[in-house]
Amino acid sequence: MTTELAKEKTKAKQRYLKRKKERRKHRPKTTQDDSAVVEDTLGSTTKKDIEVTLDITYSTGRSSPDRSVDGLQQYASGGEERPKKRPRLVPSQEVEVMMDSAEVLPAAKNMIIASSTETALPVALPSFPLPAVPDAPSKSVLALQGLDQALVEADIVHPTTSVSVPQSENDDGGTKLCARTRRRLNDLGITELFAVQTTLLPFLLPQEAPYRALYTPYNPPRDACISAPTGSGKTLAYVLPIIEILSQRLVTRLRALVVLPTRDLVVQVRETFEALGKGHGLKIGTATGQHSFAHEQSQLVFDKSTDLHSGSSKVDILICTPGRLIDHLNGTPNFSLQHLRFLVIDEADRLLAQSFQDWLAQVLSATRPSLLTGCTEGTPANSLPFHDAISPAFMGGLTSTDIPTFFTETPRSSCQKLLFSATLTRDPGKIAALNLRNPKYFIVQGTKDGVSDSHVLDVVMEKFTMPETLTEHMLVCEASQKPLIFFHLVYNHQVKNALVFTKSAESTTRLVRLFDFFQKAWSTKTMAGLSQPIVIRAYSSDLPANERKNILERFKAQEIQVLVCSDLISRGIDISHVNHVVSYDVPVDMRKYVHRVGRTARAGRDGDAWTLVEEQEARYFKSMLKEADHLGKVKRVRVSEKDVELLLAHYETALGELKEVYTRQG
Ligand SMILES: Nc1ncnc2c1ncn2[C@@H]1O[C@H](COP(=O)(O)OP(=O)(O)OP(=O)(O)O)[C@@H](O)[C@H]1O
Repeated sequence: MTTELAKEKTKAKQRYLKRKKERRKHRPKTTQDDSAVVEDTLGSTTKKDIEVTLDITYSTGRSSPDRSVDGLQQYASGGEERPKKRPRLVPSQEVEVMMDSAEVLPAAKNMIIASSTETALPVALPSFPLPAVPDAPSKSVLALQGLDQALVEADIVHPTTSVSVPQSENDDGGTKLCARTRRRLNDLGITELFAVQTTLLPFLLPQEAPYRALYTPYNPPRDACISAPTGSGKTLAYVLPIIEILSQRLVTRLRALVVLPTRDLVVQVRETFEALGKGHGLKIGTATGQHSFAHEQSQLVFDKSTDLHSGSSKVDILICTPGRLIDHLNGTPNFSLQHLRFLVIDEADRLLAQSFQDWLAQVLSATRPSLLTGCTEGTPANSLPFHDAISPAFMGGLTSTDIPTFFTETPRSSCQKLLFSATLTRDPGKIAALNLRNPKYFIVQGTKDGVSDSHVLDVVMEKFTMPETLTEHMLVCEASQKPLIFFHLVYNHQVKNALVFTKSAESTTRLVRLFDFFQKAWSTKTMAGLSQPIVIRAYSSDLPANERKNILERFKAQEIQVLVCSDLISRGIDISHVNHVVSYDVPVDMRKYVHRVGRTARAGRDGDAWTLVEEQEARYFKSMLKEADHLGKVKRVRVSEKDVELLLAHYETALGELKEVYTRQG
């Protein structure tokens, strides 16, 4: 049995060797690119042949050089470093593992035919066009995305725009002002209107009568937001139209409300109203908290004892701070905003940032008819005293047939909201709180030469315009040298009639003291070049209101030459003789910088702004200016040791004295 088995094995082996020999005889010469040869030889293909053939097929089509015959030969010959990782089995090897020659041949043949057909196809597939990359939108298009349409459609007015104020009775010269107002302007030495006034007057004073009316409940006027540089005449731009429209009134009612952030500004705006409104018979009131509440109440309303639905007012125009306004809204009987024709919010960005008692929401709701207290449904009209005096817009809340409501259309408040600032916010979120009615934007600013869409960008990026007559400087120095540099400005650069801004009331007081000691030290030694000592005073929140008022008046009268203050008066204050503004401490942001430097170079006059920058602040300050596209406008002034040589000895004496005072105070 075993012998037979052994014989069988031997025979099989011989058969195998014979077949192998024959195969070798017929083996095709392997070429790398001819798939036809591959097909011809299939009749006698063995698994090894399949391996070679598949390798050839893949190498012509898809495989990496490593997998091709060439690649393998290269590794073998040491021509190329063998890969560290064992290469994955190539298809031919997989076939070899799986197949026994007799059974796999047809399947292998199919695969090879498929592979060879693939290689016969054009090597490159038809190429599809790549998705086209659209042109990048311009900066201005990007900046405008998501913006309020009213802001995009803003009227951009060049700062040099102006119109003269004619004296003739019949020709208003496009100013829309009556002859009396024009005469008054001329009396005050105003012969032409500035850009913001030229633009705003025709908007607020249209020729058509209905739009000049005191009540326009069925066609209420559009609101307006105005951004114009410091000192460009924004106050007059709202004072003039208010006087023009209100001067036609027969009965005194509170028809114009001007809200300002500080008492000093209230006083200043009142003076402008009084100067322009002379002869029109309009009554002007203020509410700032400077006087007692009872006194203010007596100045504002006639009658506090009877509840009058129409309110009662002794003034046509009220100028106030937001805090005191809310006090009167909540605590003064018959103080009503129902007749308001104008609501002016000056220094709007500052006031909008102020959330004191949610003052804005309270004021706005007091101007809306829904607030007619006591006029609930079913209230008999004849029980309402003086109901004929109720504002037309507010009569909608009454159901009585005695009161004519001639249209079914809901009457709306005739109050026109006007927002002003040199740094008006472009933030739609903040503006939305005002619930503006179809607002119109006016922006006074120059455009950069050759950049047609620069104004759009500047508006959106809040790049504020400075007065063209302003010259700006910065002096970088060590913190300990700042007082000395300041004295150098005063004595060597004639920085007088100057407002000096510090970061706090404490720093204000210290600088004034040091300056006084310095002058004393100097006068006791040599008074070279100093005929009269310079009068310097501090103006800060530490002082009582009366003293502050007194100091400001003395500064206006030029009895004080240098006024050192905190940012308390950095906004709005208009003092024509201020030739210099010194930022003794760097302003914290661009808005503050704009308002500080804007205290000079007003109404077309020249002015200089100086910023003392401590070395460690220089980077921040410059990047702030750069972001506002303003760095190029601020010249760097260098101060050498020689420049301050004469001042040094007195400065050191003054420092010693100041130190002594503070040590004594403990
Ligand atoms: N048309 C004009 N002609 C001459 N002077 C004018 C004219 N209009 C305004 N002024 C004067 O210009 C100065 C600055 O005006 P105003 O205080 O209204 O500026 P502003 O734009 O409100 O500045 P700020 O943003 O700093 O409050 C005032 O002294 C004012 O009397």
